[in-house]
Amino acid sequence: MRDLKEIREEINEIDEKLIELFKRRMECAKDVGNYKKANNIPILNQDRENEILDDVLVRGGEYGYAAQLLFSNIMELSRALQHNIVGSGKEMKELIENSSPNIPYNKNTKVACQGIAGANNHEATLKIFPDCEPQFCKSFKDVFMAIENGEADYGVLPVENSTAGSVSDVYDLILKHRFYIIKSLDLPIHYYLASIPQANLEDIEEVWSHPQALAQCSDKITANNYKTLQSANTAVAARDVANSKRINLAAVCNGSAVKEYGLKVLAENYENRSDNTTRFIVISKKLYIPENAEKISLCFGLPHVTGTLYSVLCRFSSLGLNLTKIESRTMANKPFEYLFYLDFTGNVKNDEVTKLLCALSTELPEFSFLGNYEEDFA
Ligand SMILES: C=C(O[C@@H]1C=C(C(=O)O)C=C[C@H]1O)C(=O)O
Repeated sequence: MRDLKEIREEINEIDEKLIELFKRRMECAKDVGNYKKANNIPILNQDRENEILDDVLVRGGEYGYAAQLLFSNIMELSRALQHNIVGSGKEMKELIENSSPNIPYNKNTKVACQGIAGANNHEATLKIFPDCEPQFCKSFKDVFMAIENGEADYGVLPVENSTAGSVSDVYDLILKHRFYIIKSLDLPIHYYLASIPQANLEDIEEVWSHPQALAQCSDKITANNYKTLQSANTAVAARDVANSKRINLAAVCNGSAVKEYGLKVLAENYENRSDNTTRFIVISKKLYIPENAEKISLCFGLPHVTGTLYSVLCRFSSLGLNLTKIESRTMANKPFEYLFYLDFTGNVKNDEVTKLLCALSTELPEFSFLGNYEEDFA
């Protein structure tokens, strides 16, 4: 067996050559970039890349697939360099440069949220925009429509719960409308089991609430064998239980709904997990990027090329930006074709990040930059 020190010396020698060859290849890519700029030729040439990858697979022998992975990354970097030279994604750059850092707000600002008084959405809205009179909408879709029609300046929406997971309907609407996300808030959510004042815990047979709340409280609901019924939201459940006058009925709702609809608390902290938290976002037609923005959201479709998602993720991680969320949703009318929604840590004030977004905006189908915003914790 060879001595470790000796093997490492050989590796060092090889690496020295590899880095020189890599630099030479990047210089060629630079020349190609200048040629493409002068002749107005697109950066990506998929046929040429496929040819190289096919060749590498064969030549790589037992390391063929590993060699393909290496080369697809090298070509990704080569294209990134060329995008820089050509100045791709001008619109993206202008969009970011023209965004304002301050989110305008006073008590007449129109903020839309789904539900009725006392719903979690209402609570989140008041935390983000204190003193506002929310415009209550029937559905999440109506919140998006209110922004679309200019009836509201901002919309507050739940996107994810720590126990029950993503609110998929909201992600579908984000991908459809592509408004900007300008803020997020993580709100701890605690639930009560609440009934009309005449009822007692032993009387309860049936529980009403929003499906997300029923999922977040599923442990106790299942243990008690309660029948469940889905409501439009937790506050609607509270209101309907109050109006029903039935003593065998309870709602799973928050403290504001208990007060709002004069219910009696039968049990507190009804959620499965004491750290139950829901993440809300604020959407807007106009882009605002606060100075201390720390989260970047974007979405795109994937071209039918092996490894694209992987190479996109690599590009972010090479800048030290971490992926914190990924959602894939099927495209409308295109079964088994997906749109991806992603969150990364980072701020577009970093020039390299803007360059990356500019490059991706020209390379990926259906690409949208959805925002760069602060994450608040209540
Ligand atoms: C360098 C070029 O641009 C891109 C990058 C490639 C590479 O790094 O080998 C190949 C094809 C193009 O997608 C080129 O067109 O040759």
